[in-house]
Amino acid sequence: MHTLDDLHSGALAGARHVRLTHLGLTEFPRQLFHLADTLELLDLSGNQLTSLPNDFSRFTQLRVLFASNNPFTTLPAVLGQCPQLEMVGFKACQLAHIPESSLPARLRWLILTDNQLTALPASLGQRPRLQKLMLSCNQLTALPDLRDCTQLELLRLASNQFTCIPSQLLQLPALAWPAVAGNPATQKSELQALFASAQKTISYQNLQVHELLGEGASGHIYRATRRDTGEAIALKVFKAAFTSDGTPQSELAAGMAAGQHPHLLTPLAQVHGHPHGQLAMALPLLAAGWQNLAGPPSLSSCTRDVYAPGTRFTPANAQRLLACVRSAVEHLHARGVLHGDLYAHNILWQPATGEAILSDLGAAALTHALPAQQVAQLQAIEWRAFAHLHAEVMARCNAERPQFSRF
Ligand SMILES: Nc1ncnc2c1ncn2[C@@H]1O[C@H](COP(=O)(O)OP(=O)(O)OP(=O)(O)O)[C@@H](O)[C@H]1O
Repeated sequence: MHTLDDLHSGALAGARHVRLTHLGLTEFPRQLFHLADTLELLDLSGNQLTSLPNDFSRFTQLRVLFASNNPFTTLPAVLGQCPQLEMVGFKACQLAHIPESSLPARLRWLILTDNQLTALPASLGQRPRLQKLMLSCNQLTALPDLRDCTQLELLRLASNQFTCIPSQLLQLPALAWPAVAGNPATQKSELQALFASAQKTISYQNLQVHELLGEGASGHIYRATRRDTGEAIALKVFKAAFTSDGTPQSELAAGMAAGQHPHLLTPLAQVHGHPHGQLAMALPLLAAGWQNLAGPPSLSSCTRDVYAPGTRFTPANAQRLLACVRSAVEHLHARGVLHGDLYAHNILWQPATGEAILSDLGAAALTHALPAQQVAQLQAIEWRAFAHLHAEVMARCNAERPQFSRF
């Protein structure tokens, strides 16, 4: 994080990364143009900006621009002229319009989550480098023609107004991580799943809440004990009404529909009566020793997880790990659930044995109401994500490769 004093004093001369966030800026600070030849990443999130200067494309080296939580209503057209810009993040603005000319030619990663978009420009389909497209929590009913986006691997459409799954989504050759919950196409199934699980609901008053176990993007997780049964559980209290993957309601519905499985971390019950009205759920309490298989993607890896340097698997552990995850995915699909975020960073494992648990149904969708052929196509897309996981694990496997019937 930098301050305006850093900028005015010249302390940022030659800087490649600048973060001027939450400073109440109502106008773009033109002193930044002193960095026009060096700046590669600019974060202006959390200000009061509604526009960018018309000569913004003077930032000839700019690759990454974050401008989330600013009251922009139109994506600045000048972004389309930025020669190196490949990542554009305007989450939680008030965007209602994306001009045809606003999308940079090298666009690889676009975040438009939580805006007021009802349509997208045709030019989005003419960005062949596009790999990651985050559109959850808008008012979209259709996509432009994305046939030429052959690199598109991650697509978030949760909580929009799609009455069916866009058929072109199912044809995207590289798509591996789709999120489609919270749309009219899936919402009825979600309500049914929540209704069916209502009798399992636990009252917050029935819980003794202990220490915070951890915090993720979507919630705080506490250790808790059920007063009636003495059962030790984990309590997840959701932070916000939605995340870039979808809503807590969709996550809960998918989790309840999935039920319990030895290689899945799914809710035991919804918890009602949180004192601040937050949505909450009870999860099985994990014993110590479970580790995340990898970290989430970085700015440069974009759609691929980042493994700790030196991560290695014995052939036996690799085989066990992949078998656990495969059985979890098979179980989800049999229950009409698409995970949507099948990534190593959502897998917990025991390095000593290879035992693994798939977690985080934040992007999961219920497929019950979709046509059978589409369900099969969506599941095939999910197996593409499994193939990436398989390749990542095999690339870090010490010796002889285990044999699998699938992949
Ligand atoms: N069931 C559980 N039992 C014990 N500890 C847990 C459990 N679930 C989560 N934790 C702890 O809380 C931390 C945060 O959990 P997690 O990353 O799943 O958060 P989240 O908000 O649910 O996920 P995300 O960031 O993907 O939205 C974990 O690293 C772990 O330490």
